[in-house]
Amino acid sequence: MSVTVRVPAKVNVQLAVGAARPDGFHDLANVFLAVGLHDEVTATPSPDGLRITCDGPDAGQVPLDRTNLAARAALALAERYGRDADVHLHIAKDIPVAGGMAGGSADGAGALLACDALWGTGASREELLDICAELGSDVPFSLVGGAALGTGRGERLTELEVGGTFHWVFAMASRGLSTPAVFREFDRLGEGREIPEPVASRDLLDALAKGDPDALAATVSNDLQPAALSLFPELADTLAAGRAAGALASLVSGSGPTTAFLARDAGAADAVAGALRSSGTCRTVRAAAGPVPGATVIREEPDQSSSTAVRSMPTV
Ligand SMILES: C[C@](O)(CO)[C@H](O)COP(=O)(O)OP(=O)(O)OC[C@H]1O[C@@H](n2ccc(N)nc2=O)[C@H](O)[C@@H]1O
Ligand SMILES: Nc1ncnc2c1ncn2[C@@H]1O[C@H](COP(=O)(O)OP(=O)(O)OP(=O)(O)O)[C@@H](O)[C@H]1O
Repeated sequence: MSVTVRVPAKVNVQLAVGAARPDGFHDLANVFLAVGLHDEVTATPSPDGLRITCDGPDAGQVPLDRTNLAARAALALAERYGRDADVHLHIAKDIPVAGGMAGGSADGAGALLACDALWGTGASREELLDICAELGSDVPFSLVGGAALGTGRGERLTELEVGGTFHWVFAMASRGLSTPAVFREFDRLGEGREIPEPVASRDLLDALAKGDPDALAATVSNDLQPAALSLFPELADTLAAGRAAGALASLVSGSGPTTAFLARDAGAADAVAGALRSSGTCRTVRAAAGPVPGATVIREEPDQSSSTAVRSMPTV
């Protein structure tokens, strides 16, 4: 028996960041949108115990030990159900690593859903979401997908209405950025200043609900962008290239360094992607639309014969 789960990347259309909390985390108003760039996690029984493998363009940067979020997810679920994590997890990686698109979080959520199906634990949605929140701030959203407002450190989700499909182009950078380092730089840049409570923008939520790309473009924001640009100043050239190519909005995705460009439709996204590719300001360029569903079982193969079943997380 093996189970394969498909999990999307995310872009933060609003990332409002509060002051550092005593536990080192920051309260957020984090508006997530799941987009059609995916990793796939396949869980297969492994008599030799927990094993992680990975393929894809960035596979070399993915840890294959117990620090991998997929491994941590399997171990957390096994511990909760008093069993061994005797599973081989294979990650087919298409989401850029350390790109601010929740790639590791996607693998954590994917592994959790795959092991849950493989082991037949019968865990409730709330139990799975609890484990996700322990694994990382972005992991609950990877499970749920669609669009959601994350509060607290981003793990407390409220599902959002989205009235259409938004077309994005993502420019991957030549190196990664560490999420904790970007939050630390946010703190450094804000030293001596009053940091307001993070609040979701009403206009932005309305733009999402209407499915209106122009209105969304006017309201997207990322409080981590100055910190990401401070650590990676060349990203300003990529943002400028996207704007010059006609993107409705250009912003750093989450903690970066991936940059995200909103286009009016799929044709406009192709044009922005082409211009970014020839700009020489980034490593790779991908177009992807959202919202898309969160972690979804796309294949269950009993023994060697294959049968297909589809199961997604119920929405929040
Ligand atoms: C930047 C975002 O990707 C936006 O969605 C997330 O806030 C980061 O989510 P994540 O990668 O799942 O982050 P976690 O694994 O929970 O935390 C990694 C580190 O990021 C910082 N961190 C993360 C989330 C948060 N609300 N405040 C923080 O200060 C902390 O230094 C933390 O130790
Ligand atoms: N399954 C995984 N895939 C990728 N990186 C992982 C994984 N598990 C652990 N990591 C570690 O996490 C670090 C961050 O990688 P990741 O791709 O999750 O970054 P990110 O997309 O910027 O995260 P986020 O957007 O949630 O802040 C990597 O440098 C790597 O060491």
